[in-house]
Amino acid sequence: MRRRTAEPYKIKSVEPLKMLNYNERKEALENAGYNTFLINSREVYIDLLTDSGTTAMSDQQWGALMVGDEAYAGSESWHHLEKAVKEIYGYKYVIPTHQGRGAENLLSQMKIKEGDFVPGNMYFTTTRAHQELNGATFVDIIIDEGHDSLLDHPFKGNVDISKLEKVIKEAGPEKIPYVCIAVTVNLAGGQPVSMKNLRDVYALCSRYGIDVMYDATRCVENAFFIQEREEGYADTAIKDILKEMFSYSDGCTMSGKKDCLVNIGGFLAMNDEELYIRGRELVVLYEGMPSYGGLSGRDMEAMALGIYESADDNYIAHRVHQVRYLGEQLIDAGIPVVKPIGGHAVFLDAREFLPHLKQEQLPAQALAAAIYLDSGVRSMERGYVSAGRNKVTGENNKPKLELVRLTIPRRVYTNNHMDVVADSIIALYEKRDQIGGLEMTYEPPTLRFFNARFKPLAKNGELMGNTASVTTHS
Ligand SMILES: Cc1ncc(COP(=O)(O)O)c(C=O)c1O
Ligand SMILES: N[C@@H](Cc1ccc(O)cc1)C(=O)O
Repeated sequence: MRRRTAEPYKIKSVEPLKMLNYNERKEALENAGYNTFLINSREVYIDLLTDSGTTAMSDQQWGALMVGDEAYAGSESWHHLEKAVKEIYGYKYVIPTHQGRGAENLLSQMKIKEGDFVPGNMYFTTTRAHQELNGATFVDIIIDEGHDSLLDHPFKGNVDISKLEKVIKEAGPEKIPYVCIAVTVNLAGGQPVSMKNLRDVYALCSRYGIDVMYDATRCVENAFFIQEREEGYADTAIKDILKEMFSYSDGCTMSGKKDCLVNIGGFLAMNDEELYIRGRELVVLYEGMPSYGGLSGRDMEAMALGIYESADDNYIAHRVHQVRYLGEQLIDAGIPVVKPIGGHAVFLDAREFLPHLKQEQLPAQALAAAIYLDSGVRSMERGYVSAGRNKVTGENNKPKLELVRLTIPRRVYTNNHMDVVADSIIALYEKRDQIGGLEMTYEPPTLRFFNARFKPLAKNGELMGNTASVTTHS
């Protein structure tokens, strides 16, 4: 018999959850223009919108807030953070930022020139937006399998080395300021990159004198998959895997709100002293002194500890297993999800879930809205709406993947919560033909998914055909 494992922590403080009834949820959804980003937190029962900044901190981290050094310059807490980054990730230089996109802004401004190309293993919204803002074109170099939601592959985030070499040859290495490698790949479903692939990318880029910069946001989850799936790493500690992963890069941007286990924070790190000196100049303009970068001393103190805590083998095994616990229940019920289950979220394939809707009828947006209506569980659209428009033609991008993301915050929910989520989605799947499409009524010019508003396409203005059959805690 397989022995079960439990959360590697016990609960010291609790936050009561609110539960609205069906009519209250319907009203909240209408007020939010059918966009789950616009629903108030007090109207949400289980919040799976994002794993970003939603982590539960440990008692050690809460304790550390009290010793945060709030000095404007030379804060002791900054030295703790710098030490943690150097020790766990191995870079020589660190610049703190208020969150990941602060680091993306600095990196893009420093390295990109108008007309450049930035190859990456699938785009991420904020990362690509900063690259484009500085005049670059993003080029997708992920393996084809990364775009196939149903295909099982252990490292779906891998770079297709021949695609990368082709871009380098066609554009010329001088037009490529750096290659951006996300570990793991958020929009592909939290899919990892293998150590071998990281090594190969670095070797190829070194031959052409091109820097490799990681988007290290979920690097510990990536390390876990290497330990679990890649030959030769089963007995290697997560800490050692991380060190090796980072040795195949020249620097990284980090959103500390994920794998650094904090509610706010980020950094830019690198090995090149010249880039560091320029970064230190630029950070003053956008974030603050290089010894706080938009963070309070207590934020940096908590992030330093979070970096150590996250590199613990038991912590990360439980984290990924909890995501899988939810995903496997859905798979067993025949629900179409991205496979294999990734590190931070379960992604529903909205096109397969709602085959009666065309992509222009926004199946993922509609499904996210329907899930909220059914159970108060908040998820996020990752498809047509998120992909935005082509910056040259103005046409809507039509991503292959039309997904709803159920993102699991770190150390926040128990597996009972996962059961409630699974029940809601299984119930919805049984009456999926009643879920209608949506149309956009307000489209913001940048990163439209955050603030867009929608309305049901059905003449009666309802999202679900037969609302009487709603099942959960109405
Ligand atoms: C893969 C990835 N990169 C970058 C970012 C940007 O980080 P932040 O939200 O901290 O600005 C995020 C989340 O937003 C992310 O998931
Ligand atoms: N990075 C966070 C927050 C975020 C969400 C969507 C975005 O497009 C940008 C940022 C996440 O993936 O959840």
